[in-house]
Amino acid sequence: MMHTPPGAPASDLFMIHHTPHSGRAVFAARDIPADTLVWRSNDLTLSVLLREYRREVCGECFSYDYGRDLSIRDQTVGFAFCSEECKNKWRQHNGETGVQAWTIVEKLVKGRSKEDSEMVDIGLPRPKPKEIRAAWEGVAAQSALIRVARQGERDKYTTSNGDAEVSRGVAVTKQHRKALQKALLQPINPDVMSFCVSGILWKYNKPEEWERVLSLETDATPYHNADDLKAFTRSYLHLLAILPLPLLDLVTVENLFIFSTRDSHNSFGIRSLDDDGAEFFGYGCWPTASYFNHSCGPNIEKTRFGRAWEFRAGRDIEEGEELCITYLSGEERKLSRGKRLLILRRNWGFACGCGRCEEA
Ligand SMILES: C[S@@+](CC[C@H](N)C(=O)[O-])C[C@H]1O[C@@H](n2cnc3c(N)ncnc32)[C@H](O)[C@@H]1O
Repeated sequence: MMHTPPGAPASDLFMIHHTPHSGRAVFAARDIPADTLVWRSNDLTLSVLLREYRREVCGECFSYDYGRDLSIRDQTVGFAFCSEECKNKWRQHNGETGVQAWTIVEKLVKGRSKEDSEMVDIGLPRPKPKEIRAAWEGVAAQSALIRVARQGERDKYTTSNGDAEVSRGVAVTKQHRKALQKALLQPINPDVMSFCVSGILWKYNKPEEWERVLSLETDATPYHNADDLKAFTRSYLHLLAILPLPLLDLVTVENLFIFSTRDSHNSFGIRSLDDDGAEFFGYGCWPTASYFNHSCGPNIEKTRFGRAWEFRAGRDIEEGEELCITYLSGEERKLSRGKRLLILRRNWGFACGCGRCEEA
């Protein structure tokens, strides 16, 4: 039996083992009758609610009313809510510093053209580790200058010639301020920026839970294409330039990269509930939900209830059987084996060896 990783789900109904070809997996520890609630994940960490859905989907519980605008809008943070209760819960989750962070980000994003947020994904190649390293190294010098400019805000005074400020022994000059201004002029991808903000705030608000995300399967090439990678390096500089000072130490290349490497093969889509998931609102990472492997003929049905996922036995399951969900959307499940394999390879990076694929 393997040592249970931090954040892995634990229950009398199942155990987690290593498998030869599909990493860790969940296995029934006893017979499980159909419809049994096997697990509930209520541990959302990183998440993105796409900007185009921000007026229609509740920022807290993700409820949606067929495209109608929600009644409670909080313009300063750029989210809408289905009730005062959700609005208050959202503020509680994010904390005072979090609310400040979303307010500053919203102010920056609001003034930009829609064009800035568009990203075309037409199957361009994923950047390799060497290209990823080079991209992050390419912004290292500018980020160091911005950091000094921001440090100057902590404890600044103007020198006698009125040109430089000194903080903690570091001189803040025009060069530092220019680097910061230059970053702010760069195009913004609001969804990538939101993803990074959600990760930074989650780490800030719940440092004790960091291990849960670190323990997830990792993807060394998490960026969809070169534009996606660029959106991340730019967001890094933007966030360094604007986020509240208490968050700055968390705005690091290492943290941003870890968010992407763990999001990549673990996040779940946040979709509409009443129409077979036709609308894609965004995505999020629930660590305890990320231990279920995929099957094209799953024995576990997953359903979202607000911010939580429930996992129920879709049929009678025997002790020792692997508990699998499907990573495919409603329409994708009906596709041929070849097309399913292609989607799973492209989006999840694995060659599916599930029973349904093997039998075909
Ligand atoms: C959400 S994680 C599932 C848990 C994962 N096995 C682990 O060790 O953390 C998704 C990853 O599990 C592996 N996986 C899931 N289902 C699989 C399958 N049917 N065939 C092969 N690999 C699979 C892939 O590496 C995939 O990227």
